[in-house]
Amino acid sequence: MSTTQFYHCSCFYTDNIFLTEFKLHIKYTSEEQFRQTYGAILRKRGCSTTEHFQKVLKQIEKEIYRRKLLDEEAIERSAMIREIYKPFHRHVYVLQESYLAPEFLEIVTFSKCENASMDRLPKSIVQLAAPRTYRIPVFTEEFCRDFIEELENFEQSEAPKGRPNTMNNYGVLLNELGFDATFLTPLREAYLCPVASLLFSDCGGDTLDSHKAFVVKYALQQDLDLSYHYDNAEVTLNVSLGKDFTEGSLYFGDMRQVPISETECVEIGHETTHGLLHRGQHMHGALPLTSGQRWNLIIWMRSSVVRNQLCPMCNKKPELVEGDGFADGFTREAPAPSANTDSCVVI
Ligand SMILES: O=C(O)CCC(=O)C(=O)O
Ligand SMILES: [Fe+2]
Repeated sequence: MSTTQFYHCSCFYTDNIFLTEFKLHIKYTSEEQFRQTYGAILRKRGCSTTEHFQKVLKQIEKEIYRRKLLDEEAIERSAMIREIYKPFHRHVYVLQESYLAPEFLEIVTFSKCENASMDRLPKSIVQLAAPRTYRIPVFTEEFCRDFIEELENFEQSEAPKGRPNTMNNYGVLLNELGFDATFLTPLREAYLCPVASLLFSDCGGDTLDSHKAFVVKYALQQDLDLSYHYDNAEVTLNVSLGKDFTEGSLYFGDMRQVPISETECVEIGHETTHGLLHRGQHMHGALPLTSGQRWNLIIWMRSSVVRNQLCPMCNKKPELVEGDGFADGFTREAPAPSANTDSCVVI
């Protein structure tokens, strides 16, 4: 396990709070600020009574409270899972090369070549209709099947479950289940980093040093779709694991800095065992599923070098708050050496 201390940005406790009812991401620093900034839009979207507004305020306070307790509760859940949960497929927790599609291994080998260039990408890296989005083969079918079976077994167990975010109610946080050290970190370091270095070197792809990984699940009577958003990541891998389903495609717009009014979206379908690679701050969402179940592995990969300069969630220099594990991928930069220290004096 890495010994680097990773941090959150303090904006985690104020910004990007999602109000499902209004499909709106908001910032909350005080009731007055909230009322001033969002009063009109909430009224327009149907929040017309004082009671309704008070209910929304309560929801926000609850979400902020949840975020403040998140790391502590995650530690407790992980310990509980270790104690009571009996895995069904123990082998899926430890990455083996045999889980990876042979074409993926070829892509990795190609990406590591000194003269690898974007002009002559292997055919198995498919450039999609949205700018700088790629589809690549990642896993074997057997691995995807066993991985889903393992997650279903977990879902049916008594073990406590942490959900990936406020937009997704049925996903699984993989670090709590124990996938980080033996599966996800080796996958990122040995296989995904070379590919991301080649495809996304200008946006942190060549300095990825942490991740947050989870599985999202969509089904009728559960979550069907996902609102338009960007990820708290520099580079994202989204692998379709199965099962059978119809619709539920992703759609991609523009980078987060571009206003929605100037954006045209492009639809991109899933191909089981394949992954989509995209810039984390490329806006996207998921269309409603119409039948079956869709399970996707999402790996938000982070570059501390990039995000230490600017937090993508608040667009400011991050204000660091200690966190557990990889937290949100920020690190404390070493202070610049002082010119006056003896050791620096060269005579
Ligand atoms: O539904 C999907 O496959 C996309 C999920 C996603 O974009 C996310 O969780 O950040
Ligand atoms: Fe996303």
